[in-house]
Amino acid sequence: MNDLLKQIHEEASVFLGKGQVAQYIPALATVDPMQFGIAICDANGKTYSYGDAETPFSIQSISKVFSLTLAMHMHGDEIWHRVGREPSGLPFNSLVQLEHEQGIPRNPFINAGALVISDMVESSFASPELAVRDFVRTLSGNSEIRIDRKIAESEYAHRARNAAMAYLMQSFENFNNDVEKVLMNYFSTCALKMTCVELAKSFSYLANKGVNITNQQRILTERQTKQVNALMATSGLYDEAGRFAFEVGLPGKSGVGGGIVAIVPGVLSVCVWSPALNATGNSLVGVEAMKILTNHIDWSVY
Ligand SMILES: NC(=O)CC[C@H](N)C(=O)O
Repeated sequence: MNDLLKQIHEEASVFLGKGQVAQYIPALATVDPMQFGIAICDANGKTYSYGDAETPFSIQSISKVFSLTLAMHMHGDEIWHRVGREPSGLPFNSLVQLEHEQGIPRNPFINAGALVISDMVESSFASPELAVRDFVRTLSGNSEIRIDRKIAESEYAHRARNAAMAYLMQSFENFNNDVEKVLMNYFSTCALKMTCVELAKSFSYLANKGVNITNQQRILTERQTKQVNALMATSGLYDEAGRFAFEVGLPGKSGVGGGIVAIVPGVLSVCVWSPALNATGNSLVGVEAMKILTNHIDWSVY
């Protein structure tokens, strides 16, 4: 496995220097784009890694999977009255569908959907951002994981688009809590900093029928696990989800910090990170590395 990761790293490194680090969050715009790490957590909980796999980075939208998991715990199938399960085919921060569809976002992974999920998490916990932080601490086994306040505040200061979505949903009565409070908590969970190794470990429950491989804790039921993986496969990479399914063939979730996590059910969870993004806001090197990985080994859910 170590040789395989080294080979993938070498092959995908030719794409380093292409793409652009996220500019719309000023605190992310200064990250060194040449970093690149990869980590795998296998079915026995053993981890393998190569490159910058122990460098913490801003997980951004990867956090939407953790928030969704917590909301599924607390609210069960009720969630699906307030958010859909269809791919949007549009950029993650698009507003256009939201008015047409009466304030019901297409899925939990576009920003509007994640904001509704954050609103649900807000209703369930006294300190929602700490609930998500503590959840990833348990999942990864690292009690030092923290929120980068500078990044969260930088995003809050530039919140106009996300605020517009949240207020629009409030106007359709699909928002229960104070919008500004939910926005701050949403940005704080996006600003969690984790490494590739920690993310590969944290996602092991999605590769293991809902049970965290490291501590054998049940996180989701088998049915819910299947549902989260299906949503990741159809919507995890926004308007690149179709191409990712076609070329990689795994459920995946990306973030504008440059991380991508993917699941091979029953086999492993993998995380790649390289900060420069392609035009759809997904890690350019990360997508290439996932393609190389699945070309080397015939892993696909299709
Ligand atoms: N795709 C992403 O990672 C987007 C998350 C980012 N926090 C935002 O709301 O814009």
